[in-house]
Amino acid sequence: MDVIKWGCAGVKGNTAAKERTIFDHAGNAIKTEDREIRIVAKYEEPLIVVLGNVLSGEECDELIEHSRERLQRSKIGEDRAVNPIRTSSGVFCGENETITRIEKRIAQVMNIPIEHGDGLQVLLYTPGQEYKPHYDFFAETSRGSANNRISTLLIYLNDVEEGGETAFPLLDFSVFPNKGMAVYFEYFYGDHQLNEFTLHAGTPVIKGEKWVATMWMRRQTFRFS
Ligand SMILES: O=C(O)CCC(=O)C(=O)O
Ligand SMILES: [Fe+2]
Repeated sequence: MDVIKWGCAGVKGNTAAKERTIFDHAGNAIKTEDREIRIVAKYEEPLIVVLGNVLSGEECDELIEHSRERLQRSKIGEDRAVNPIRTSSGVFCGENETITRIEKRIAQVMNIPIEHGDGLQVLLYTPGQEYKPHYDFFAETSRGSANNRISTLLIYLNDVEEGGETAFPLLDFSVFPNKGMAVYFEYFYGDHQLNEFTLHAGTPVIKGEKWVATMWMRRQTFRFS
């Protein structure tokens, strides 16, 4: 089985040194097979990267149209329960030519085989809807932690009129939705405090709709496609 092994130790045996990251792209751009993606901003530890033009406008529109009719109230946790923590609607995308191409690009950006992913999920928030502060990884005591999540890519599919930022409250850092842009973050660190700093929220939308596509990656193969 394919296992991701990053985050085991500090570099060069120095415990104060930065842990290795999964996302090891150097410079200001990522050249994937079919698109050059700009690195717009970076927060170093935990690593949070804002990415420009991950998807074209047409790809964003296509994902929204593909999902609009099939949305269901979002659920959370390993039991997939409806919960007031998360009031958006969502759908896991099936496969078609566009989605396969997008997933291939996402795997290159996240530097992990797509089979480690939960699948591409599209979410819609209308005014008042939100995802309250949470972690994308499962607690050590939960069943889901046997093959825990290690990184997230959140792609904004539209410009939101007002509200809907992705906020990292422990870092006083927020990302504003911009069509085609994305925020990447990872939480596989041996230093648990770094993982805990990735607490994040989708703040309430105030005006307009907010559409996002999320990819969560696991430490080991998760989806067999
Ligand atoms: O909508 C957002 O900005 C955050 C979404 C999120 O945290 C998630 O889907 O795990
Ligand atoms: Fe999240």
